[in-house]
Amino acid sequence: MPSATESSSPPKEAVEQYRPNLMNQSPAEFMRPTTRTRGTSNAKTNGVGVQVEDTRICVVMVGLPARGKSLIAQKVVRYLGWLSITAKCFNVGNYRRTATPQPNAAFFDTSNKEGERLRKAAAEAAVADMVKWFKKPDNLIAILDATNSTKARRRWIKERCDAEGIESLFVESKCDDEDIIMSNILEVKTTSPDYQGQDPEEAAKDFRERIKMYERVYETLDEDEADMTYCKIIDVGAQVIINRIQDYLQSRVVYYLMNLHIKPRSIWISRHGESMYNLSGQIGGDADLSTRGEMYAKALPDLVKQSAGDLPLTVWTSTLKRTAQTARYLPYEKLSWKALDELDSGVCDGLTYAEIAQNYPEDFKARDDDKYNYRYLGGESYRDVVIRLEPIIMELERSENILIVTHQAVLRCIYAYFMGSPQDKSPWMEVPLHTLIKLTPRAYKTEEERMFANIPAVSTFREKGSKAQHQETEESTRRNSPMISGEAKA
Ligand SMILES: O=P(O)(O)OC[C@H]1O[C@@](CO)(OP(=O)(O)O)[C@@H](O)[C@@H]1O
Repeated sequence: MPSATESSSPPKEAVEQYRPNLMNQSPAEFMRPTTRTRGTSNAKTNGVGVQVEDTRICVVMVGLPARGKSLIAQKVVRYLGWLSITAKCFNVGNYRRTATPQPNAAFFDTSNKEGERLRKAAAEAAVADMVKWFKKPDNLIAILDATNSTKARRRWIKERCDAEGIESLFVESKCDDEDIIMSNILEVKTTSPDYQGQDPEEAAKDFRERIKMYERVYETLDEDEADMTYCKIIDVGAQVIINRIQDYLQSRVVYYLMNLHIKPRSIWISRHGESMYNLSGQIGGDADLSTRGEMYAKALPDLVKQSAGDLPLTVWTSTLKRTAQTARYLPYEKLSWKALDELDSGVCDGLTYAEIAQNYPEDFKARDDDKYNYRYLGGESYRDVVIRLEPIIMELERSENILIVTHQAVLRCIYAYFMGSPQDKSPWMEVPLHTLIKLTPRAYKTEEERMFANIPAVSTFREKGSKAQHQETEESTRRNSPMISGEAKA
């Protein structure tokens, strides 16, 4: 990569050897694996190296209430969506709530015949909708989120799936850790629609009663169900038992599940401080921080402390100077990852957006038309960045509190993973410089909080159709622009 002072316009002949016919190229062709030269698309994958033909899987959650099932289910859906695998969660509780919005614990007593009837009806409605959803060829993985706590219920689901040619994968979260159960109860009583508007203490009491009702009939997955495909996660991953995993997509889901934990934690993300390239409007490169970027680096330890207190943190940076310089005053262990380097802009590295528009007008337009799939000549697309970030996401899931100092495009991809942002929107998300973002995964959504260092910086955001990045400072940008799927908080 060129340094901050070099001019990096490549000779025209060098460019031509990379140039595909962008106007005639279908999105599928943009989706080929991360080779840096021209190649053919692999029709057998969905563009992220995942073989998806002929496989439809129903992931059936199993577990007592407050064992993190909904959190796991939401995470699996978001992870798969991020990898361009269409997945959907069918939450049986949502079906049950249409007839019984806020039942008390007695409703879940198995000797309550009416309760039993309504709960079975809700499960049937969810499964029927799921079967209908699978009729669309692109729909590959459904998550059936419910306690599915008896062998009889699970057998019924398996038979329903078998009859439709859908594979079933049972995922049990079995956990006796009181702290984790308590923190889930706390979360449910404040966020579950079952207890909305109710006194939190009464809600917690009732929820505990409800758990007892389930405990009376609960049956863990065991050798009686040896013919079933399952993954049993005991004590948030301390032990994992897997049985009869049959194909690639199942093993991919199970590998992700094996890396998950449901302990409460947060992830902090920040772009590096303003760089010399940011000031001149050049993209890519490996420039040093500007004076204001250096001020942000100095302010970051306090900003982090205000948000994370004394929590132990590990800091991850890219291998580029601007992230290491930004992190250098942080008093935590640091790791640098090549996979966190900024999107490679290939032959456009070191140019301004206006220069790209002038020198490579076709490419400039193609990128605006489909920014997620567009791959820079000799460089990368957002889709490519997602693929190389997958090991980072896996490691992030295994870890506890992490602070990532990275780049605009990479941060957008990581943010999209946690927030489930759609692919056509995430590359256009505004991520101001000198802003720390805290993400906290919860059972029903990821919470977002933004903290501003109040150190001015240029805006590197470029709107679709425009040939230059914003002229105003980040200060005014951030006041006017919440991120696409979360409310910005000052
Ligand atoms: O995909 P777009 O919107 O061009 O954003 C990515 C660009 O952001 C920049 C800044 O303009 O990242 P960075 O934060 O690393 O400085 C460029 O280096 C990079 O090419």
